Amino acid sequence: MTDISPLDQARILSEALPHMQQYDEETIVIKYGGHAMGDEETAKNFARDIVLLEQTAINPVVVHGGGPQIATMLKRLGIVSEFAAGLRITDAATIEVVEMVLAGSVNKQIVGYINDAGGKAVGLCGKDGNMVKASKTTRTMVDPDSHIEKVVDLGFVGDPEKVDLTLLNQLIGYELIPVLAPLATSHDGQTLNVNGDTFAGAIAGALKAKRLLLLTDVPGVLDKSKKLIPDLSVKDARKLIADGTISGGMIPKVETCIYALEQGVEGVVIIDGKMQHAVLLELFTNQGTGTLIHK
Ligand SMILES: Nc1ncnc2c1ncn2[C@@H]1O[C@H](COP(=O)(O)OP(=O)(O)O)[C@@H](O)[C@H]1O
Ligand SMILES: CC(=O)N[C@@H](CCC(=O)OP(=O)(O)O)C(=O)O
Repeated sequence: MTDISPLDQARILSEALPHMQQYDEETIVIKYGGHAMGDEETAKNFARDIVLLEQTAINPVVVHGGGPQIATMLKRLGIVSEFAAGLRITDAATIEVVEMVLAGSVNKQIVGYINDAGGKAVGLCGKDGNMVKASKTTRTMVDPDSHIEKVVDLGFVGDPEKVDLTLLNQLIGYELIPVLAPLATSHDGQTLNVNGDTFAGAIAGALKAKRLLLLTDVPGVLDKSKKLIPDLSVKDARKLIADGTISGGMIPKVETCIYALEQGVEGVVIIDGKMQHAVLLELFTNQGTGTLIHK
């Protein structure tokens, strides 16, 4: 900011006013992907952005991932893990590590940065207050060799089924910033690993959030020639999943956007979280940066 004149600084703030008014008292869910966490400076800027939202009478709810951080810990422990349709196949040993990393180190680091920036963040996961109940996930996949469809059992992986907002609404009411790790409880009390995007969609849908921002490490949804698609209809998104243009971790992200729109979330975007102040750029300027998914 130092090379900007005080008058320009005032103009920038003034131009943000209509955007701030648009989101006044609204809830915005921000999914902070493991790949978006990047270096310390970016993470601290992300935390400042979240505190700024809270300060301008917006209710931010942060849902985080941590896929790369889980991978590092699993590797250190010599546990091999595989993915199907962008989801980690999670056995009994893996779920212990997933919970330790997501609800432990990753969650508390984000809480720490937000609190250092002057916010009051509270770190929880979907198990707290019975917030998210999930059922075990299976996915139907086509075997690449035989081309026959088969059902893949993903182990301790869940799809959210029911969100209880009691605890979240209490926190939001007290101007606390919820920071949520994507873990849920099954109906028989088991801990389930939920994809961070899917979890964020369930929370945004239940809260009827005004916006859902998915922060990742790519500029948005890319086409076959790796060019950014600035806006994408649900119909075209489904086609891109079917023809393989959208693959891996981008599948749950786009599916989440579709689900959130169906649940009444007004705007859903996938943006590059490694860009400094990605959240402020997206919400408080006219410069949309990533992929906007719409009906
Ligand atoms: N069409 C696509 N456009 C952009 N990214 C894609 C696409 N298809 C697959 N991907 C992959 O999806 C990744 C983002 O998902 P993921 O790794 O789960 O991120 P995060 O940790 O942020 O949730 C990208 O880094 C990219 O490798
Ligand atoms: C079931 C499943 O795949 N869970 C994810 C949870 C973390 C996550 O989603 O992290 P990102 O947002 O950084 O990708 C996993 O185990 O990696």
